[in-house]
Amino acid sequence: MLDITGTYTDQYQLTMGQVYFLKGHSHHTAIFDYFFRKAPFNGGYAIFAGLQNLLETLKDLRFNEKDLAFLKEIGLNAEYLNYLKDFRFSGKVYSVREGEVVFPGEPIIRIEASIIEAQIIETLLLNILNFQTLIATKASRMKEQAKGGKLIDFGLRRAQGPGGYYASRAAIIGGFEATSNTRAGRDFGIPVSGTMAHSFIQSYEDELTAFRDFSESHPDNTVLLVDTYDTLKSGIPNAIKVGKEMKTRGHKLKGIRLDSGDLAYLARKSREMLDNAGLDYVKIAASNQLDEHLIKSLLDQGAPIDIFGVGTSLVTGQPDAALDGVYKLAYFMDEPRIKLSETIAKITLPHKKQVYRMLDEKGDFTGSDVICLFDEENIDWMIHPYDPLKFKSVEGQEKEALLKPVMENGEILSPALDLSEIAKYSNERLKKLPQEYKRFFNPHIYKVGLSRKLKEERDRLIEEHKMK
Ligand SMILES: Nc1ncnc2c1ncn2[C@@H]1O[C@H](COP(=O)(O)OP(=O)(O)OP(=O)(O)O)[C@@H](O)[C@H]1O
Ligand SMILES: O=P(O)(O)OC[C@H]1O[C@H](OP(=O)(O)OP(=O)(O)O)[C@H](O)[C@@H]1O
Ligand SMILES: O=C(O)c1cccnc1
Repeated sequence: MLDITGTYTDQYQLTMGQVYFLKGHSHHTAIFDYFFRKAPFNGGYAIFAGLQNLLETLKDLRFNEKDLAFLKEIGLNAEYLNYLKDFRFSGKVYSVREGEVVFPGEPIIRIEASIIEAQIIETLLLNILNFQTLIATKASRMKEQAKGGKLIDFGLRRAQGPGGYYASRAAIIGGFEATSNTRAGRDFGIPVSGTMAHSFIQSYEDELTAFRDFSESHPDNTVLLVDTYDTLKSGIPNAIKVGKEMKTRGHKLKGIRLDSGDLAYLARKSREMLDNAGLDYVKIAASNQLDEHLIKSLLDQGAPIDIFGVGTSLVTGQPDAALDGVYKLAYFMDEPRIKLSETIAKITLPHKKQVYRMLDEKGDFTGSDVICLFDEENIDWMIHPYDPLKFKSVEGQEKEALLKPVMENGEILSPALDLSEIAKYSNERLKKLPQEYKRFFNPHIYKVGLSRKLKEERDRLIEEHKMK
């Protein structure tokens, strides 16, 4: 895998860093927020993923000799390179929990560090979090549609290069149960799973012998691919023969996989044939360019599919390709900072902030998150970020702070959670989100608003800058 060192960044972070360093600003504390502006896939939410990888990367981030030699070659200043030689990320990170359900516009991570450190890490932070959050969200959308069906990641071969490695991790956070990606299984403790390829069957003179040999070699883990020649005339009848033979040897055929044709029709027919042969325990897996829409459609058609194998659409985040997550300066040298824009939605939120999620009496989400100053106590109103006529009272409501400290002095504060624990947390949180926000088409818009104080501060700064 690509080793993430100091040069895993955009050149401009390093050139800006040189100016901070040479002008003596580099030690001043800056606060940056990570947030995204639009929920992917026209959905109503995103699943935050990648935090653990980010923290591990920050902890070990160094400029090695190769980095320094290259940076010298591209003309960076010798004294600055000397500083980079001893570079460590020594800042604080506040974050929403990995697996959390998050919404557009709210800070998901707050970085407090010297401006030079905070600047240098921007690109890798966005690179890690935008991708894994996109894929975890895609996975979660499929999980919502699969209605208890098992989802397996088949995507490594279709991924944008090594991105597939982290996609497999993010898929688990979003609700997939296993991966065919053996390296991701090794490194992230993901259950690995798989069936067989057409080439295996083609390499034999006949399908039946291929099925037999496989079942003898993997008696507890045989899923037969039945569409190489003719699913209903050859694949399923041969699978039934092998299933019965396995039974006489005290083993159970685990499943069959459909990979072409009308998957709903073939699943129904296959189920019928397997049940009639006394093999009702054999699972039906399906694959072939599946996504959340096709999974929904197949289940709406009554297809008795137990397992969905998904590759391309999962690991490439089709059709969105990227999450638009950004990293914006909110505070520097004891002053709130703002970025103005002609597009009101692109004006940034100044100050060190906190995000509260409003809860009902059962602890479920009410559909409102409030962004406020980090030490604000009595939050009475939440106001639409761009439409001051839209506001509502949140006084006295139960609320939960989402941004918690996860790194201090560049050290990770808590031991890493197992991926399965992160996935479990994500699933529990998604259950607290009312159904209308998870709706497939035109989901209800979850409200992310500003506290009165934060809004006043933002408006004050806008005014101040306009008067300059
Ligand atoms: N019942 C169904 N309802 C909706 N979509 C389906 C159904 N069955 C299959 N599909 C989807 O339709 C697409 C299948 O396309 P197509 O028929 O071109 O390919 P194929 O079945 O792989 O054919 P081939 O035999 O050439 O391999 C896949 O994305 C598949 O998941
Ligand atoms: O369609 P996706 O969602 O991307 O899922 C992965 C696909 O990859 C495999 O096909 P491939 O033709 O590569 O190999 P095979 O011989 O194993 O079917 C598998 O059979 C799926 O159809
Ligand atoms: O195990 C499988 O069936 C598999 C793995 C990767 C891609 N397609 C299928």
